[in-house]
Amino acid sequence: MSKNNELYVQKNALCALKAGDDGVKVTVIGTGWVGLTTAAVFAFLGNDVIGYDVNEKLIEELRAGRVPFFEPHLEELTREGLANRRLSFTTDIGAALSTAEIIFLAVGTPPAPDGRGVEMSFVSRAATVIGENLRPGKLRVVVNKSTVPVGSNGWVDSFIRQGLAQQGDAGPVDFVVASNPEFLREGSAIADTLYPDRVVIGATDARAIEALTRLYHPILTQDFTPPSFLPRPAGRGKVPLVVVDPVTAELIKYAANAFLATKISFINEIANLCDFVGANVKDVARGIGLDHRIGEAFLNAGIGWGGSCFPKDVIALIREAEAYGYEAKLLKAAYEVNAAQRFVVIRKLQEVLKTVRGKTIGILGLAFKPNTDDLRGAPALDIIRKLGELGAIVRAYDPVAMHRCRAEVPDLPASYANDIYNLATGADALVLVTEWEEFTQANWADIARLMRTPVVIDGRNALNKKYLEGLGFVYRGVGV
Ligand SMILES: NC(=O)c1ccc[n+]([C@@H]2O[C@H](COP(=O)([O-])OP(=O)(O)OC[C@H]3O[C@@H](n4cnc5c(N)ncnc54)[C@H](O)[C@@H]3O)[C@@H](O)[C@H]2O)c1
Ligand SMILES: O=c1ccn([C@@H]2O[C@H](COP(=O)(O)OP(=O)(O)O[C@H]3O[C@H](CO)[C@@H](O)[C@H](O)[C@H]3O)[C@@H](O)[C@H]2O)c(=O)[nH]1
Repeated sequence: MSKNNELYVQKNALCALKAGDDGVKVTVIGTGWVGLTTAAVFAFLGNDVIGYDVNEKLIEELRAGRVPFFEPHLEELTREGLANRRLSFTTDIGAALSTAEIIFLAVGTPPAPDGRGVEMSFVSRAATVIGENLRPGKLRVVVNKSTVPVGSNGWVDSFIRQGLAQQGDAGPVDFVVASNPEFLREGSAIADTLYPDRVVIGATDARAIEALTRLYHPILTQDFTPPSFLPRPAGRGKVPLVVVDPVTAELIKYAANAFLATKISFINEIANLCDFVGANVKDVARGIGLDHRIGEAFLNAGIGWGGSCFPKDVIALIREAEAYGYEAKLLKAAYEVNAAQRFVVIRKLQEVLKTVRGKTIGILGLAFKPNTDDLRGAPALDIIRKLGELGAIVRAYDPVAMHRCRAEVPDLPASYANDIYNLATGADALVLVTEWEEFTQANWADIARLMRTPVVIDGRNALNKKYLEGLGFVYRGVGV
């Protein structure tokens, strides 16, 4: 779509489509991190939202107002939606689709088992089931929010058609597929959804663009009363709407993640260099980040990126390029730098302790970042396994992720502590892996007294080096 067309659509859509009091009838397929956040936020904004998932236990929990993963404020918002009947959950696809005007697809797209591509079976299954259950009637806009390889929009369309074909002669079903990539971060999912930097719509059909613009109207104009627990950030104005074709929207999502991941790998490379030359990477990051062309965000050096998205999405983009015979050299380098970076803390432990064999090492944090219990791609898991291989006695503590870790990674060579002080007791060294506030705000004087030797390796450069050294700690950060 040309820029002029884009502006035309935006202007008209925003003027004409202020959401009515009735709101929009929305169905969300897949109620994990993205789907549930989407459902709860659109219900909060006055729409009627049904969340559908194949996981019966999850739906049972959600119906009872319990969110079985840790995401700040999501449970509160879910309960509010249930209480005012704007939000409901079902495992019955027919019921989920019967009134829907907009159907979001928010199922997982994890790495394929061979590690070489994207596992698309959840998307294809969901799209087929939608086709099998759509009935003739008003237009349905099927919106893909899952992160998918470029071209998947047409692919989703074809699976819906396959599903429709299964119905036999059910009459004409009017639907259109659009792309609406999601940029929320775990740990701040609600805030990122209510106050996004932009909304991207990938569609060529004007009806789909209209419907989505209507739904997003309160967010685009910031015309809603913020929830009491999440005030609107100061200075937050209107949110830009980017309307593009579906292929471009799909690539925007991968490119955003790849850029951010590359930015972190870049600063980590500089941090490693800082360790050699004696410079301080925090000051370097500030010195370059103040240049508005660079920006200060995502320049925190340390053990690098993990999570459910960056690793899989960078690989997916590399593979996508390969499929076209193009070698994405920069992305490959960003990935390689990151893969090695998490083990920097082990090298530093070995420098200070000489060997880790037989030493008790306390791991501060298991989740891939603070404010989540998500362990997908978490550096802590690789670090713990490597320490185990090297003969260390590993103990770990995380404020919220231990329960999930016990269940999901039962073979992890680590025991668990009750809190940071328990973890410190008798330890030869602590390694900060996840910068939870509980760790940065802890009483480090007490911790020093509890440890066998007060050594701290700060994998996130989140602690106060001078202060800790004043307490007698041997402190090692990454490039500081
Ligand atoms: N987690 C994030 O921070 C984030 C942010 C932006 C985009 N994304 C993308 O959004 C998508 C979803 O990610 P997530 O983290 O929410 O995943 P998730 O694993 O937390 O949730 C996916 C849900 O889909 C359900 N599901 C699977 N197949 C289904 C089907 N056929 N019908 C109905 N439900 C089905 C699963 O039971 C699960 O509850 C992925 O493509 C991901 O890359 C994730
Ligand atoms: O300066 C930084 C910033 C982040 N990280 C690490 O990078 C990873 C990812 O962090 P973050 O981006 O905050 O979390 P995610 O929830 O994985 O969110 C990313 O992935 C999502 C899924 O695609 C996107 O929607 C978001 O926009 C994108 O930020 C984590 O391991 C962080 O510790 C750093 O090492 N240094």
